[in-house]
Amino acid sequence: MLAIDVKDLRKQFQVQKNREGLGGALKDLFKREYNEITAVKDISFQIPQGEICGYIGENGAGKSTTIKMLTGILVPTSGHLMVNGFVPYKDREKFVRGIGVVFGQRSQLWWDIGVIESFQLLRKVYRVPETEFRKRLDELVERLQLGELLNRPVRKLSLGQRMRCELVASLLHNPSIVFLDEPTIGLDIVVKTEIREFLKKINREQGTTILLTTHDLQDIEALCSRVIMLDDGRIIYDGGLEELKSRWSKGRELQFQFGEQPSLDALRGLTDGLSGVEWTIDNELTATMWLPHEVNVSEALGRVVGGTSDIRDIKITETNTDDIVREIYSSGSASNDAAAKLSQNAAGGAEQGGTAGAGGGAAPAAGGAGKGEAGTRAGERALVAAGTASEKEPEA
Ligand SMILES: Nc1ncnc2c1ncn2[C@@H]1O[C@H](COP(=O)(O)OP(=O)(O)OP(=O)(O)O)[C@@H](O)[C@H]1O
Repeated sequence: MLAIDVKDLRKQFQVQKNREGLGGALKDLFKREYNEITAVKDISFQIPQGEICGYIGENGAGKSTTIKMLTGILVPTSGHLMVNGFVPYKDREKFVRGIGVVFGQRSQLWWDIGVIESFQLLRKVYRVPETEFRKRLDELVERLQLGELLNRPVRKLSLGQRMRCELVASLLHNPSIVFLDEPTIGLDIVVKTEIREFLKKINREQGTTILLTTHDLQDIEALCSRVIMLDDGRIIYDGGLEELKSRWSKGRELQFQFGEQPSLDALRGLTDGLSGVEWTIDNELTATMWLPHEVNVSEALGRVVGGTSDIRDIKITETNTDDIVREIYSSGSASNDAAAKLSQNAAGGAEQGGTAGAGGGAAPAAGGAGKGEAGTRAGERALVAAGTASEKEPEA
């Protein structure tokens, strides 16, 4: 079964226009004018159970809006959406029992009470039987080394400690899908690594599906085999991380360490005729060859090895994901060549991403319908936990 099945999903927000001056304010009193912002523009993707998928994009690309629709906090303007076999904003009560959510920048824990008391409250919200809760809590506490933190109020925890508690809170009811929105934001590398290892483990051992939104591409490298990349509300890439790297990195670097000082001319001579290959001397004994993807590595390597007598070491470096993604965004993907290249990938990625589902089954909902209180930290927590579908009031 598909964990997540999204088809032509769209979300528009109406944003109030404020007219200038007193006259404008008076006019606003009688007749409001609105601008429409389309945060998510008819996106489609499917995530099979047990996958860890990275959901990335620049600020304002539409990631959080998607996650909020997937978790039932926001009602889509149109499109179909099935998560865990439910339409998130409809079958709230049953739906929330199967999902876990961590919004890295917001807490789902109550600030002033002990961590354990927050967990107890969540146990009641999710209706987890006490014995099951104890067993699960002990296991999670041990894995994330929360022991002595359990009785402290959340406000006294460090960010790293709080984030470990947030993860436990999202997993207490043993959800089969976890949505993580920036789970490692602001954490030091030790805690980041711990959290990544923990996520890998629950995915491996329990088959938990994870959708991960992050600006930290190291998270993606460490965890995700698949990446969905958004730009201005549209999916511009959906496929494997390796494929993204190999298609998008322009080339790779081979660094050679020689036994004696190399000459730039001699090195250039060795790769003569291999178009695009460039050499730089790094220091007395090392030189780096930059080679575009079109040039066969073994041919270039063969020429250097065959033409020099004393190679001590060779290092191959791929362009890393950070560089690639930065380049995709800075090239203005929606407006040039890059977009075409990426949409080709997207087609390939969709095939790879899993079997086509039976479709969402959710009737398109009117974007403006069902507005209610949300937006506050507690509001969002309550929405996710308690299963009250609601919609964020557009911001003025
Ligand atoms: N409640 C809202 N009312 C009006 N506009 C909104 C609302 N929520 C989001 N938007 C707009 O929708 C667009 C997408 O926002 P979203 O928060 O989904 O982006 P994001 O990719 O999560 O960005 P970030 O990485 O900064 O969190 C932005 O232009 C944002 O201003």
